[in-house]
Amino acid sequence: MSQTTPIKRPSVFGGAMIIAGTAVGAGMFSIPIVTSGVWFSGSTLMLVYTWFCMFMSGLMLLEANLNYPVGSSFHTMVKDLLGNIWNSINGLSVAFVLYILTYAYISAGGSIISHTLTSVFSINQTMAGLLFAILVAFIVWLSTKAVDRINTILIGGMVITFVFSVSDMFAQVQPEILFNRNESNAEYLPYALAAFPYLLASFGYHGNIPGLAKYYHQDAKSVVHSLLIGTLIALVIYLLWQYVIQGNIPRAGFKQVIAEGGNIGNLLAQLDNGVVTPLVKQLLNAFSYMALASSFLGVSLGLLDYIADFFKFEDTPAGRTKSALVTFVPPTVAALLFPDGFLYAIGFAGLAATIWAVIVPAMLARASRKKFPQATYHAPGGNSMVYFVILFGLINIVAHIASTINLLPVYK
Ligand SMILES: N[C@@H](Cc1ccccc1)C(=O)O
Repeated sequence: MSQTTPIKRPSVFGGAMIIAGTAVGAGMFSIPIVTSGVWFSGSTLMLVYTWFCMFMSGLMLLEANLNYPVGSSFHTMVKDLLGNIWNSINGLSVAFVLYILTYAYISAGGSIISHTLTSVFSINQTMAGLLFAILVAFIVWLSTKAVDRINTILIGGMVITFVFSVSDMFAQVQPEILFNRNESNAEYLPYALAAFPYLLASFGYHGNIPGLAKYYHQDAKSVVHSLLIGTLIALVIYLLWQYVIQGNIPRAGFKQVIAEGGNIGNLLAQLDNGVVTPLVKQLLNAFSYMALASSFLGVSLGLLDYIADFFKFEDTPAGRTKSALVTFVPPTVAALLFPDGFLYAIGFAGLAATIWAVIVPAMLARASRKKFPQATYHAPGGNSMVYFVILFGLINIVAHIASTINLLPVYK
């Protein structure tokens, strides 16, 4: 290549879309439900705190990644910097998150399909989930390119349906509902802690960082900007979502959503009670399908690649069929047996993601500063930030364990 032609780097926007597309998914639908206890104002602060820590942990992962050959995976970095034990813990937590999210997407897909179709003909949630899983499995089995193309279309559709539905609901937000003015002596703070792991799961995207570093030819500045913009897009979407949902559905209404299982269909059903127009309802439905499908495609493709690599299945139609079976059969069977575990699944995804998307990146940054003192890129905040991020991870782990063993109050 001649010296005068600089390498052409893709625009920062493309990378930001990849990050936002992965982050915004099933987790988003759990947010208004799991924060119905702390409600709007408290959850706004919690979302900003979670966004900040998840952005910082992404930068720490990037810092470590830039010291390795282009495209080096988690596996390479963790093994080299933290050793075999951490590498196994990390690998298990990645596989666990991908599997449990695949289950959550099938459960949630079944829930919205049966919710939309009830007026036409009745189909139970389990059957609907099965159909959804088969369709997605087929696309993932076809090729990475097929997933890429369909995802681009889905993200475009998400933007359009979100803008139209939210702008309509925006005007209808009622301050009495949003600030829960009609309930006197309401308690919020005791319910805060339990919601953290769901927010953490909603800001998970970290598996994309090695790919993004490769996409930008290891140019730290472009990756940092696309992480900043991508995670900020997710933050803004979640804040708007909270604003329109918790400003239209009264806090007490969430007791019913939770009693019905807390799945997406139950949440959307609350909006049927005359708060939004039929058109907006359809747009929101369409948005939900697309958000779910795009994350489902991305996550299950990640799982399929992971399985293929782990079992050394080949990239041929027969090999991909084997990988697809190992990828989709266990979560589909789980979704058939337990169709309503959506919320649990997101909570556990948050717990496991704390390991590889929060604690491990912080530890990697610390170890890589010792091993590569001449590195050119450093995540901001020095070692204090490393401990700040680890503390965030520990808070999430404690929150999840305490709520699983019923030590925390539950709003229901
Ligand atoms: N953020 C994704 C879940 C996810 C977590 C961790 C990594 C990748 C994806 C969602 O809300 O659906």
